[in-house]
Amino acid sequence: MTLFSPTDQRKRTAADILLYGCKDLGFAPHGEYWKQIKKISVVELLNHQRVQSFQFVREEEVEVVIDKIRNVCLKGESINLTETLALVSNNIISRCVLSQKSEEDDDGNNKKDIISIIFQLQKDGMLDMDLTQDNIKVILLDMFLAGIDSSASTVEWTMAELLKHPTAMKKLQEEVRNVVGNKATVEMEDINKMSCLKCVFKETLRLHPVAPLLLPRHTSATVKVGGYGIPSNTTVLINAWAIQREPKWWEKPEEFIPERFENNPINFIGEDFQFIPFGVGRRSCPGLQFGVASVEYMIANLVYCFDWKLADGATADNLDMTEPYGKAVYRKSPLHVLVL
Ligand code: HEM
Repeated sequence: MTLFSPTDQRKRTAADILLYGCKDLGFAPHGEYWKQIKKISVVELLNHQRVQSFQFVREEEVEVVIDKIRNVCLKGESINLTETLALVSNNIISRCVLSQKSEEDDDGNNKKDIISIIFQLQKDGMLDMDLTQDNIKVILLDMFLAGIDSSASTVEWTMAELLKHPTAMKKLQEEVRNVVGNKATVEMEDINKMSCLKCVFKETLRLHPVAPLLLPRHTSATVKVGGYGIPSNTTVLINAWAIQREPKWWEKPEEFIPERFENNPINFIGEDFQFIPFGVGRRSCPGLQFGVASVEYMIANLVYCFDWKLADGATADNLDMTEPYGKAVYRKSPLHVLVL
């Protein structure tokens, strides 16, 4: 099976218009161009070091949102958490991609945004191919399209599950507050000491993978999968949502039980096929480290700084957890909350 190659004109018209002739990672046909832009994204733009270098953006944006929530809370009003999280995620990605000045901070760390990094790599002859303006635009566009809603929606589902499961919320808050001590906000190095946070994050991704059918694949030859013959030239969708709720692999699969990941080596890096919220194989998410860093940091700060309550008459028992049908799993109803 190879990557999806949108050779059928009917399938690619919208993507052609929106994505500069299918030049982005998601729609570019498998081949040398696709390999090169995937390599640039994974190795140069979203590698571990880069993700760390953007931590100050996460810190500043999370601080702004915490202040905003605190002010609303002082007025005794409820907060539309859906909107608030979309905004903070948008600000983080936008600043990392194209609005951070190229400068060094006091520790000598380079604070370059992703667009400056691309231009620098191109100027220094570090890329195996010359990128046109359209190539650059579409690489950046992918980060907005794939990076903003995925992170915001995962934090929102996490908060909804925690509000629905007060015992899990209490356990997580105790862990986070114990690790952080008396500091004003959570620091990045605190996060690695939070095993309960990691279990809650994984359990949310298991129940609410943002891309339930992943990206489409395309067979380049006839193959047999699970006893079924799939002809060559077939578009194949992988139902990650169903796999992650399959009773053969998951006990009580419909229930939110973060403890199932305690002392459990199953991870989301694409090696455990029963748990693939970031996809699997060559097409898997290049923004995994970026997404994990942002989502864990946001959740830790939200539960550290406030005690939460559902607003507008919603309770743990009647909170609407409907997932509307679509290519991405967002909540049907916005999440309205109060902070205490
Ligand atoms: C919690 C956060 C995130 C989740 C759960 C997530 C999940 C996914 C999934 C499931 C796919 C499809 C993988 C496949 O079909 O095998 C994907 C693709 C992609 N993601 Fe993410 N993602 C997240 C955050 C991000 C971020 C922050 C960025 C960029 C800054 C990003 C950039 C991309 C891109 C460019 C693709 C297309 C890759 C390709 O076609 O080769 N993602 N993501």
